[in-house]
Amino acid sequence: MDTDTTDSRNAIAASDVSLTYSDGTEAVTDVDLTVPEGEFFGFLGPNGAGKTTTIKMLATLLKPTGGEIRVNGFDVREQAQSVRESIGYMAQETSIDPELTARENVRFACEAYGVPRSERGERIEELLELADLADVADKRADDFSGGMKKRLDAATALVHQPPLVFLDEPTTGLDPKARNRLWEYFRRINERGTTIFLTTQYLEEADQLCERIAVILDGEIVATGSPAELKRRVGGELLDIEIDGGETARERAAEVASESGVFEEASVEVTDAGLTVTARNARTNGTDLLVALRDEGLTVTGFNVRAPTLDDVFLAITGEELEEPADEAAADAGAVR
Ligand SMILES: Nc1ncnc2c1ncn2[C@@H]1O[C@H](COP(=O)(O)OP(=O)(O)OP(=O)(O)O)[C@@H](O)[C@H]1O
Repeated sequence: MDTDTTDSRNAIAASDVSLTYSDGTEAVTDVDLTVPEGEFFGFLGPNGAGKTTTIKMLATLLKPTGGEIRVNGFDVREQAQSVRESIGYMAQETSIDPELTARENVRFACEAYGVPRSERGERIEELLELADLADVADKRADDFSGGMKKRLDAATALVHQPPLVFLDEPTTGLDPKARNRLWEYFRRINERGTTIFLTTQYLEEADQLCERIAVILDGEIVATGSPAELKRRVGGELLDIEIDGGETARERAAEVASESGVFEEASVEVTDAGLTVTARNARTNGTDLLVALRDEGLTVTGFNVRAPTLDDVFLAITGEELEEPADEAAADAGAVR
């Protein structure tokens, strides 16, 4: 297998990548992505932003209509087979067989990926252990909770020990507890040296797990950086103020905040409860604003200063809030645990 040594330290190097579906939908436009080996990388965006289309191009399941992609040093068009052998891919829909036990599912994946017979036994036990499924290894996957099925699915994607694994929205629909266990599992995989490319609609997931994040919106990457860098771009801390007296009072309060001169370069937004001021000196000068509001005859019923979250980042970048999918705790009903 020929690899391009210039890309040998990048698990993914994609430039100017586009994909237009046959019906004319421009799903991905001019995407540039570089993911170094060993990184836990997050690809964040709302429904229909282009996450799955991108991951499928990286995993050779879709051919880009423009641009260049190298994965583990291999060209996705010219060396698709080598790319496939060097990656794991966990799709949104699980690929496990519910009629088989956890151990049988992993064994089946070992056979499908051509893991040498002599290595299978040890590999299967190691993966079941890693996925925290060793004590239910001989139970049918059909009886598993949504989270357990996802952990098993991820285990089957790892049987050939790929240096890079793609996880496409692995925790969508899981309750917070199941999501947490899956996060632990992904961390363990990454700590063993596996590069992870994860797509998610959950800001908190990206924040908790990823060293670096790219935000995709309408097929274009609109921001890239570590969670901390992206938060710094919001430009300071946030002061949430609750105001009594309805919309008129809230809008008047926002005017006072904008015109008061209390903050340098503040951005002021009217919220359902009052207003949010984003400013570098929000913490130190916040009380001056409270005094100015009181002098205007406005009633402040509460206030809080906080560091920006990725929600604030998303709002600042896109002008809209990221609507996260609802949890489906029911997915875990009737589970083994
Ligand atoms: N086979 C297809 N043919 C035509 N358009 C498609 C096809 N698959 C996806 N699209 C469109 O391409 C765009 C990107 O879809 P994609 O599935 O990549 O987004 P996504 O970010 O993964 O969304 P989700 O979170 O819903 O999985 C959307 O407008 C979608 O409707």
